[in-house]
Amino acid sequence: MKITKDLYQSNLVLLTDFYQLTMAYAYWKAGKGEQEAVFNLFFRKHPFQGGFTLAAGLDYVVDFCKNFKFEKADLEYLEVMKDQDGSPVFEAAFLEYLQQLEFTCDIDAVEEGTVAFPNSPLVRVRGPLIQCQLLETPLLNIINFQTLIATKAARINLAAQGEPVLEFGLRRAQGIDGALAASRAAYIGGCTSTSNVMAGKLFGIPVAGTHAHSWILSFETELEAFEAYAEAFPDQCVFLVDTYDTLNGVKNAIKVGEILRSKGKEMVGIRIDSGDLAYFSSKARQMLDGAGFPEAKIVASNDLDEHIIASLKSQDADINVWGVGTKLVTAYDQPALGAVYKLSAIKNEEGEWEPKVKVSQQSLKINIPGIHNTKRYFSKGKAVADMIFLEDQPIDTKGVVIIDPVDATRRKRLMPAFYQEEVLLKPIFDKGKKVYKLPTLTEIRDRATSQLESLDKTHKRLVNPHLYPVGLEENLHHLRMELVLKAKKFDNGED
Ligand SMILES: Nc1ncnc2c1ncn2[C@@H]1O[C@H](COP(=O)(O)OP(=O)(O)OP(=O)(O)O)[C@@H](O)[C@H]1O
Ligand SMILES: O=P(O)(O)OC[C@H]1O[C@H](OP(=O)(O)OP(=O)(O)O)[C@H](O)[C@@H]1O
Ligand SMILES: O=C(O)c1cccnc1
Ligand SMILES: [Mg+2]
Repeated sequence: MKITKDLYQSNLVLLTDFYQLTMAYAYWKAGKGEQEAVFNLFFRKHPFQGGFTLAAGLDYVVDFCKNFKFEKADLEYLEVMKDQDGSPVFEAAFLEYLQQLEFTCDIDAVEEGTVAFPNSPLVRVRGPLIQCQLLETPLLNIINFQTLIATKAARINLAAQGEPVLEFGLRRAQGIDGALAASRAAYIGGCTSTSNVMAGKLFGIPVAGTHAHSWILSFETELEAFEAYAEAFPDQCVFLVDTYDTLNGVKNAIKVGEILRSKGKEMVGIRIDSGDLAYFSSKARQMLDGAGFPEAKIVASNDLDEHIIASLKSQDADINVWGVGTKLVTAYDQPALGAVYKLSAIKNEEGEWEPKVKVSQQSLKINIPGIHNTKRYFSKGKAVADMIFLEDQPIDTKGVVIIDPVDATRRKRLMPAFYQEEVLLKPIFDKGKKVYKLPTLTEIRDRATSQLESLDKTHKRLVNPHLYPVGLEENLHHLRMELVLKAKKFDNGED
């Protein structure tokens, strides 16, 4: 088995929950397999109690869909699946149907590196029910994780205020793909490099690093260890100074820095990986400056996250480069995004689209019906509000009212003529054919940077951010209310 990105470029059609396959079978039996439906993938709440989310993972989704095909080995596995009384789960004619199944959906999606908000679709799938259903689990798996990590990385990079953040997470990540996908998403979110060499090879992310305590411990003295490292890497020396006594380690780094200088080389800097990082970085800075090494960088690491980085900044820590592992790649304080995938419309026998809502006790959980999209309004390059609208309804360009999907008393009037606008869902597949040119990872990362710049800083605060306005266009709000009331009446037996 290949454990690389090749994995996504090969056939992963069975990477789904069993119930998607049993539903597919039951749709087929009921003659509903080809009935057209629309599903939306969206999240309900920003992760990390933040005020924004950074979309990521679409590249993997495209690979997945391009390779959506039941092959012989997949069908052989399904063929021998037995239920509790020993009879086959799937009848042969259904497996034949799967064998000839071609991917024919329309997919529209928010581009990677786009700032996203709750309830707006990140991905919209339109196509035969069976195909839409089979895509639910893999799409959620891919988008949930990469979006979560890209968002975490963006928060960490915001806290670092433009200073380089090196991603060091491989050893603590959730398995092999957890590490690879996290390195990719972390780079989208603004990290400068990864320590994960395979992520470098697969995705073209710059690879960087320093050295470990083991290097120091393998020598008699720290000084010898630094000297030997400088021999091997005269142009790339970042000395880890905290193995024995941090400030003495800085003295040794300076000694080797002087040796290097006598050979026409410059040490890059030092790394501190324990203790009070504010105290030691300031002391180290004074020592390095005093010894004539004002350009030497101070790298800090040790269980860092956006909150500790912000705290160190507020303490005027003299840190120039941030090494962040565990808390970034595991999204330590919130291990899942919780995005969902819900049916919002289905075509009836007359060929008309019927919008659908799933009614919930919590208004937060009532989905948005119909075939909808999101428009972002900008003023002087700053995003001012998002409007979720029905694609087949005209929008009054003179003035629109957007209504909060959770609290209908929260409304905002907008005059579209005063703003620039961008429709967020972009066509990715048209009836199974890819119509989207995939951007490079660097382009995605640049998009993330400019998207974050378009967002007011009040929405980017790490704690208690200001809520960015996202509302339903009036027609969509009324449709939703109507459907909810109808469904509730029916439930109450008052039909
Ligand atoms: N000045 C500071 N302000 C806020 N947090 C800090 C500061 N200095 C270090 N930290 C953080 O405090 C935590 C310290 O972790 P811990 O208690 O394990 O100490 P340590 O220095 O790693 O100990 P050890 O020497 O055993 O490795 C880390 O998450 C580190 O990033
Ligand atoms: O702290 P993180 O954000 O995960 O960053 C990666 C950590 O991995 C390395 O050492 P490791 O933690 O393996 O050992 P150590 O703590 O004993 O140095 C490195 O020195 C960092 O401390
Ligand atoms: O290169 C480093 O300094 C590094 C790499 C992985 C984990 N911790 C540190
Ligand atoms: Mg550690």
